[in-house]
Amino acid sequence: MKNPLGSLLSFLGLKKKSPRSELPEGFCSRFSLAQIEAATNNFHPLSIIGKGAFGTVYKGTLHDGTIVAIKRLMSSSYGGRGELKNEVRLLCQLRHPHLVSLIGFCVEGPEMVVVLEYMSRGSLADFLFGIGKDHVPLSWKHRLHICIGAARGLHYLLSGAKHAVFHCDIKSSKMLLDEEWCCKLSDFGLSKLGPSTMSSKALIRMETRITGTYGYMAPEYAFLLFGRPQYDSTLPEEKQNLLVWAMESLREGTIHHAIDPYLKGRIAPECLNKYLEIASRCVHPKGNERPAMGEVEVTLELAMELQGRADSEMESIYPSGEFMYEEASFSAFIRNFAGLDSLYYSEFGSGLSDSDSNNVENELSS
Ligand SMILES: Nc1ncnc2c1ncn2[C@@H]1O[C@H](COP(=O)(O)OP(=O)(O)OP(=O)(O)O)[C@@H](O)[C@H]1O
Repeated sequence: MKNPLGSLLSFLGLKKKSPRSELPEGFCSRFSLAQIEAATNNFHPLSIIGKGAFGTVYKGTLHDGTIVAIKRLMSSSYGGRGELKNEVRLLCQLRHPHLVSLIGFCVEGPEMVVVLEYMSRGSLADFLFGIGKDHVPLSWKHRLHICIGAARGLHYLLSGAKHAVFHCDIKSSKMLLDEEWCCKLSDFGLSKLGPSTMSSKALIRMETRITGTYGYMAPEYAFLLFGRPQYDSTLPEEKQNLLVWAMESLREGTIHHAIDPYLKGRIAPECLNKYLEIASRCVHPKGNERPAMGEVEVTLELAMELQGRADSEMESIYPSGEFMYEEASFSAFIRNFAGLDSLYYSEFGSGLSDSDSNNVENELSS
């Protein structure tokens, strides 16, 4: 039986580490290779549920019947070993309903394996781009529910844990869905810890600078509404970059043509206004003009409430449930916002000026 205090001390770097204590036993289970092989039927190809750059993911069943996802590092992946260890070290300290839970790990000889909570509906990317076996178009409410879950997970990472955690690789393939369509963030191999206290403005600037992502997961919000990837080279040039095209369509009042056809007539105008308002603020070219993650979360929840209220009103008029919403006329805020020079949005840089970057450096070193 491991001593949890010893594990905690060595994990925090306060105790000399032996090679075996490189990973934080005591915070999660350490499995033997035999247990992992038994769980995956010897890594049977039929147990494979996905593949990433660093290895293969299997569906497995532990001896107590728990169904889990088992991520096995490819033996040739040296960089992946560091990432998987980073993921274990970070995930074992984080617990939240919108983060995929770490169950344990196995390090034996060349084998390195991470055991994670199983997310039965796979990734959001699988769904949006029709990769999943049982692909069905997602309803607007499901999509909003997913956005809210992702926003809650990110909000927790940035301000709910002792140190801010910068995921650094947020995209739809890292957003996994459980049976109830609850969205949980996964894959913390590239994540970085920030200082323990940071203002929300500094967090926004830091997130942008460290991750290089443009407006948190704004492209993912756009995916959900438009049902297409951020870049699509098969489309005419003016439509290839989703954010540029969306801003242009908003400015010209033609956004309804850009929305995923499956969603046409199903989004209440007041809900769409709220959603576009927050999504467009998230992609503001200046990092310090973007909303804090808490505000994103609350605004998406409000959008969901507006949709719910509008649906109830419509259902009282059309009990059969067969109704279509009129096209939204957009609020002055959105029209003005989209009126910004859309060329801004073709520059997917950090959005930080030199003085912004210096401020962030100062904040981190203080
Ligand atoms: N916990 C899980 N539950 C269910 N399926 C999972 C789980 N983790 C990963 N998967 C599946 O395995 C696939 C590969 O996951 P993985 O994290 O290895 O790579 P990725 O995020 O798709 O890509 P990369 O790591 O190369 O950027 C995912 O897209 C998903 O379909």
